[in-house]
Amino acid sequence: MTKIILRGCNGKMGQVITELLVNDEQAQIVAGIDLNGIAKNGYPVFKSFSHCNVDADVIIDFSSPKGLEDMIFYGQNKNVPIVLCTTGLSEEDIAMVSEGSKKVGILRSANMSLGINTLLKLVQAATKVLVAADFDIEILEKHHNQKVDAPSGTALLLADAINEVLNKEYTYQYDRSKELAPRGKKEIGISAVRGGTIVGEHEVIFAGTDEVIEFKHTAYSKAVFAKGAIQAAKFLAGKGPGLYQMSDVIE
Ligand SMILES: NC(=O)C1=CN([C@@H]2O[C@H](COP(=O)(O)OP(=O)(O)OC[C@H]3O[C@@H](n4cnc5c(N)ncnc54)[C@H](OP(=O)(O)O)[C@@H]3O)[C@@H](O)[C@H]2O)C=CC1
Ligand SMILES: O=C(O)C1=N[C@H](C(=O)O)C[C@H](O)C1
Repeated sequence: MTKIILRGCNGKMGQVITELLVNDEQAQIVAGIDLNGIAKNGYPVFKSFSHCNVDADVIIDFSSPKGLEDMIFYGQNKNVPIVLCTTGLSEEDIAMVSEGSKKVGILRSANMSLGINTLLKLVQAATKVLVAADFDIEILEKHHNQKVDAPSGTALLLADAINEVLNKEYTYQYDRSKELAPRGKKEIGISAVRGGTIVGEHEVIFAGTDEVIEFKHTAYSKAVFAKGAIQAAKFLAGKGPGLYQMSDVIE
């Protein structure tokens, strides 16, 4: 049985994971971490890792970049690897994750769904062909009105996957208003829409002369992310230090 600490357990994703694990015979939540510290799902909830005294195999984090350092510190000290699903990380946070993974296993992914992780490979293959034919690349993402970060972590993940194929020569253009409106040659445009209860939509648009190819992923429920996170937690439990990705879990 994989024993999980769920950080952000009282949030939207935390609740979906909690529900999915009720009937899971291979994994269970042994504790939650959440700012309000309210226990409502039959497992203890602590306000921070400094109060958490349970025996666990893995941490799943869907919360906020705040307190990231404490979580990594806990993981290193207790030898508990971390599935890091939280987005909106700064460059400093990402460097901290990279450094931290030298002492504890960390799997970071801005999107745990099978669909997006398949899309990453598809857009890389398309980029190789289409950029050589002078196509421009734009990414459009849409999310619910509660989302605190923009652009989405997934939009950045897609842009980074594309840029990897382009030897990291492209820059990201987040705002086309005013003087930034004209398009540069080696750039990936990234735009965000926020409204209602949109779970998550990502479009990668390759626009050439007289033809356009669009790749689109739509999440219809948060369960697609929760299932991927649970799969990743089962994979990561017992693994040693290192920086892991969803592609290590989903071949
Ligand atoms: N990788 C992926 O596939 C996905 C990633 N995400 C990301 O996961 C994160 C959470 O999303 P979501 O569940 O929708 O957000 P919510 O705001 O609904 O939930 C976040 C929860 O974490 C708590 N929290 C905030 N800060 C801390 C902290 N420092 N320590 C402990 N708990 C904290 C919040 O408490 P309070 O409400 O009191 O602030 C809240 O209960 C976001 O970054 C989102 O982008 C979301 C979906 C999929
Ligand atoms: O906050 C969300 O809801 C989501 N966040 C992730 C992101 O920033 O890419 C993944 C998903 O699209 C839902």
